[in-house]
Amino acid sequence: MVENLVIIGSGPAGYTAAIYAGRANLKPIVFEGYQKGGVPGGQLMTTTEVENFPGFPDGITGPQLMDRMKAQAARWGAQLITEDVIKVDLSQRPFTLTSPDREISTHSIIIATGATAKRLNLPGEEIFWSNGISACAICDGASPLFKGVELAVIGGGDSAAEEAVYLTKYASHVHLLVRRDELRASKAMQQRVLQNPQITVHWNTEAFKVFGNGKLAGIVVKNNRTNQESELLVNGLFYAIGHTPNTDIFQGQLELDSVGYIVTKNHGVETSVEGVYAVGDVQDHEFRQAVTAAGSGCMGAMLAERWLSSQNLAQEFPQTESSSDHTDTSPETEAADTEETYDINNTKHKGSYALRKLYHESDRLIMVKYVSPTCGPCRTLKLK
Ligand SMILES: Cc1cc2nc3c(=O)[nH]c(=O)nc-3n(C[C@H](O)[C@H](O)[C@H](O)COP(=O)(O)OP(=O)(O)OC[C@H]3O[C@@H](n4cnc5c(N)ncnc54)[C@H](O)[C@@H]3O)c2cc1C
Repeated sequence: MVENLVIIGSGPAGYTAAIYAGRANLKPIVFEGYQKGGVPGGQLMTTTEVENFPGFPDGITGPQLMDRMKAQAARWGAQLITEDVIKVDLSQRPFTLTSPDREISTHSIIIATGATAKRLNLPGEEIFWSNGISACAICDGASPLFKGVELAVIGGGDSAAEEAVYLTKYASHVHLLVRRDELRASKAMQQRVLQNPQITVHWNTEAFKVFGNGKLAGIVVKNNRTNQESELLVNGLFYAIGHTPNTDIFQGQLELDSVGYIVTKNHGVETSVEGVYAVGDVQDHEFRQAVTAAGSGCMGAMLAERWLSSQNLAQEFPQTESSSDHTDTSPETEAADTEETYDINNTKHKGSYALRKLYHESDRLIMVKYVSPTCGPCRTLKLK
């Protein structure tokens, strides 16, 4: 059997594509991923509050948002497979995708494999990751954690310069740590940084260690010209040292740019191979937001549907009443503790809300039964 459409990736781009393709009766298959290029649910599984996704005026946690997208994709008939795609063959039609457990033929593909923010893996970094250290100033800058305190940004390109300027809205002062004696950012961005009295640029400076007691208190930095070490006292650190797009399986099969991002046509989502679309962060090195990823996922699904129809390849799977009823199929919401039902004094708890509360707000010994590969907090706990 040849599938209509396979979607690779389960971040906001992949699930949105699945919702649209499902509603178009294409019965898409979604490889949610397992270990390659992040976790099922994508980058938002590793964060706490998402305050800028439309429709959630009080914010929503990243894992909850992704659980909702997943449930919506399942409701419209997407078939979700929690496996990594390890090989693709785009040289012949239908295309072939291989995962550890299966091989699938498909007429069209949407690639939504995202990108991974580069980290420096400094000693102490794991302790403060998502709790003082972030790779996204636009996402996390407004968090109370970073308001009115001194912050540092590491990087010398356009993103670093932009993030440093952006953070001056919230920070009492921003330190920009630049490894070289010049910025790689555009001249206009450089001027905005250098003329801003709220930003101090530390040239030839590299970070070696972060420290703090429960809360980030500072960074050990070294001047790479003089070898002089010093402590920079900041309560927040932002990495702006680039991302690695998750495109290794597409090398040699699709046009990629020098960094590895998938090249798309006319600022859209069409790739160099007809019937293959790239959506979300895997092709976007500029905006990198959940809402832009979701938007491009929608574009990918609509174009895939148009293309399948124009080629007379689309096989329709009309929705049945039961497949589109309003039941929330998310395992997280079925019996998990919520803000209303959570009681810290209970012995047994269920779900990531309770786990976060117990981990951050109690000194109780916790035993975690970790059964879901999509549980972001469980995974973070495992890594700690
Ligand atoms: C800590 C953090 C906080 C953030 N906070 C915000 C925020 O508050 N607001 C906001 O708008 N944006 C935020 N972002 C950015 C946002 O998460 C991304 O822009 C968005 O997730 C990109 O979506 P995506 O679907 O393109 O890719 P991703 O979310 O990266 O998802 C990629 C998916 O592809 C899968 N995958 C990768 N390789 C394979 C493979 N070979 N086979 C199968 N599957 C594969 C992965 O498992 C994953 O499911 C944050 C990012 C981070 C890191």
